[in-house]
Amino acid sequence: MPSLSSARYGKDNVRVYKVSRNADGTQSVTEMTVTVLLSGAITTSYTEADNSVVIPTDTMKQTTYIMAKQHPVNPPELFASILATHFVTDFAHITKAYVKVVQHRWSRISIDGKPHPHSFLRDGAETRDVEATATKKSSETKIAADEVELSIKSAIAGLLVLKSTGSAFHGFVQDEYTILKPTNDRILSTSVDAGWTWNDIHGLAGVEAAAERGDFDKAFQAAREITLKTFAEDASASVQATMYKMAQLILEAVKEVKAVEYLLPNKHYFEIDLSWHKGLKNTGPDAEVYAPQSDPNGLIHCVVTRD
Ligand SMILES: O=c1[nH]c(=O)c2[nH]c(=O)[nH]c2[nH]1
Repeated sequence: MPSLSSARYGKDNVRVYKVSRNADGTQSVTEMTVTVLLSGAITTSYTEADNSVVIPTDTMKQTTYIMAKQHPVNPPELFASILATHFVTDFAHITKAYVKVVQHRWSRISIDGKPHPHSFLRDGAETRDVEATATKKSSETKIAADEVELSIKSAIAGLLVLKSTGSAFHGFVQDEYTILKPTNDRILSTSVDAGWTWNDIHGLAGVEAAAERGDFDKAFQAAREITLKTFAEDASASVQATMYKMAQLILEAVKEVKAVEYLLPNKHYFEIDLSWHKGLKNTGPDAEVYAPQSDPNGLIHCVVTRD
């Protein structure tokens, strides 16, 4: 007999924009894309066509809009926790709610050196991401918001960086399939995905307190600054070695997180031999014109945790 071994469902790509009209006449904006996935006592909706346990995914979208209207959307860790907690507290049969918030950049435009009160630009594809999972221990019960276990992961995604020197790669395994030449000087480029997992938080009140202290925003700034500074300043021996340094520094700087994860594509730039044209020198120390590669790319991953 086959059986349903895992099931969750929800709404993906819910796009939400919220403006806040500040007392000083300026406006601030937040744009995000939200995912909601629910699990719990929903098996019969799959196995017996029983829709009595199905909260429509349309309702999840409407709930997202209403929560965005009634609650702060910043920091995204708080909004994701509010939304996830709602689903496990309002519905007895929902035991786990996963909410992902992807916050898109809208940076204030400066005109003649002055920040404009209500105009913004998309200065990069980088996003600030949060995944919040709200869990209650037993199913089929209604519980209060302060009984919900919240696990939160924050991240920077799609931060595209390049350094034109200061990166080497040598000493690697050589076998009969190896053509790659060791190098002391190469281009290093990657699109940074960096995530940090917070210590588990018991109840929404804990998330609210952390938000109030500015913990989430401070961690994001620290992770971004550490990533950029280490990328720029490290005499890189490899993507692996550089990303490990970044992760260690974030763990040192942000005491409330228990793990840091990096996923870095190695975006290759190939030298081009142009000697066929009048003996032009364009390799090794003479390399100036390169061919950026869109694929394939290296893909390097690590998770670093505290002892
Ligand atoms: O930093 C690197 N790590 C690798 O594992 C690797 N493999 C490769 O071909 N180039 C690189 N660069």
